Amino acid sequence: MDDVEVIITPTPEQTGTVGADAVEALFAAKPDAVLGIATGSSPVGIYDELGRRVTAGRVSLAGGSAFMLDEYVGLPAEHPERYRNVVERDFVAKVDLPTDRVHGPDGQAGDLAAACASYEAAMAAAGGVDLQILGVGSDGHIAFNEPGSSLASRTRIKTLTSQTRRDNARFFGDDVDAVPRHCLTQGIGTIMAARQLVLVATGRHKAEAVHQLVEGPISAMWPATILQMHPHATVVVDEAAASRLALASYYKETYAAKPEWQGL
Ligand SMILES: N[C@@H]1[C@@H](O)[C@H](O)[C@@H](COP(=O)(O)O)O[C@@H]1O
Repeated sequence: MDDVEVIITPTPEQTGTVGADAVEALFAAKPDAVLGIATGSSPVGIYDELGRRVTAGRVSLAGGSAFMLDEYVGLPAEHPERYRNVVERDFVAKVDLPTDRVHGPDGQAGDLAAACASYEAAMAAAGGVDLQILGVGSDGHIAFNEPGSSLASRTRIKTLTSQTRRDNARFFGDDVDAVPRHCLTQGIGTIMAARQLVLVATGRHKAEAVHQLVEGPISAMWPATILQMHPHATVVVDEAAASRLALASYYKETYAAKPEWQGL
């Protein structure tokens, strides 16, 4: 595929359909696929649609496994916003992928550096991620790789920016002080090692990040711009998130004329 493929959907809901199509195609070709899963509101439409398709018997993830992108440091095991628990609610509960085959970095480990290294080793032992689902932060971060992150980074501890902590305060009763300061996150190099990337963004607050990601210069200041270097990356956005794209009409024409054989 080489070029970042941009798919602009008329409604935010349709981003979920397109994302689910990509996951369905993967599991049809490879029933034991390794799926990379993201938290946040953006991928929820994909998980909902996958849930409907699993219930309808159209796709099964039962033979697969999953790796999470990131995790807060220090949240207690039962905390509802611990990403492992979010993934349980938003994804695992809806599909047929066994919960014991969902892996995440251990944000409660005594030795956080060792937890990051063993997470990288677990991903490698599983054969690497086949398809990574991604969201994007309003500042262009992917996973928790904040602006300034090394474009070659691997799983490590990061300090969250105040922008991200403010963005995520809505999950913590609007109390920014309740949002952890640190996280463990797959690095940008880790994410780039996945064989396929599908990034979803909806809403006007993502428009600048989407513009930079697709059309800006590759820069650590907008970490998502690294997707321009990935051989198989698809960016699925609604009209609002696409509103700052200079070449929006071209992407629409390209998608409308997309050859059937190309797939996603
Ligand atoms: N670590 C997550 C990211 O993986 C996610 O992409 C981002 C955007 O979240 P949302 O999709 O809710 O806008 O939020 C968090 O910071």
